[in-house]
Amino acid sequence: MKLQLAIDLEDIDGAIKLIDKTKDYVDVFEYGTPLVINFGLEGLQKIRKAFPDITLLADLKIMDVAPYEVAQAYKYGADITTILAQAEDQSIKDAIKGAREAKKEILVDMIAVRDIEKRTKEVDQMGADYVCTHTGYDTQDLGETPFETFHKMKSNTTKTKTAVAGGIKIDTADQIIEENPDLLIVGGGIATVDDPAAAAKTIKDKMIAAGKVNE
Ligand SMILES: O=C(CO)[C@H](O)[C@H](O)COP(=O)(O)O
Repeated sequence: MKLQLAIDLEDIDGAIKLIDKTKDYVDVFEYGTPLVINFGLEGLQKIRKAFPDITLLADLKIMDVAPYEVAQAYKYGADITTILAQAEDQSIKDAIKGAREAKKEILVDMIAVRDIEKRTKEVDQMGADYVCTHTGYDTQDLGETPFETFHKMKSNTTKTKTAVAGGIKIDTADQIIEENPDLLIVGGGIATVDDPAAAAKTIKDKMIAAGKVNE
């Protein structure tokens, strides 16, 4: 299991400071969709220049024009980018092809998917690197969590690595670590607390204590 820190609410300098503080505990840094909206891929490139060796995911949430958009994400420094599971099968297949050609990775985000079992089985067969249960901010506000859907998704994958995101905090991390996702994604639970390094360390220590950290 790897720990991904979603950086959503910062500007680029703030993102760089946050990466500096937490890089001993975080495996993957997410250039979040709000950063994509505010600073584009040039912001991603600045972060890549500041940290040549970190693993960077650009959360583009691609819906169409997948060959071009994945290629741009990788060109500007991403190791992984994201496409929505709600996109056309052809778009997801194109995104996977783009990832293979660039020798990079693609994560398929299941946000807003209603039939989790059916779509997970379909995406699993397409050959993406990751499939991710995701409770978005707007439905977190309604009290929703990704825990139940993660369980359904994981039990329908045969070869795709699994990821989970959406409001995970220190006090709910144990519950999801138990389910053994390949990628545990935490945003506000690390980024918006008083001591982000301590929060990242606490969650990483829980993963280690559960014997579920791998490279
Ligand atoms: O992709 C996102 C929002 O669309 C977030 O990055 C993801 O939900 C993780 O952040 P948080 O832990 O704060 O929910």
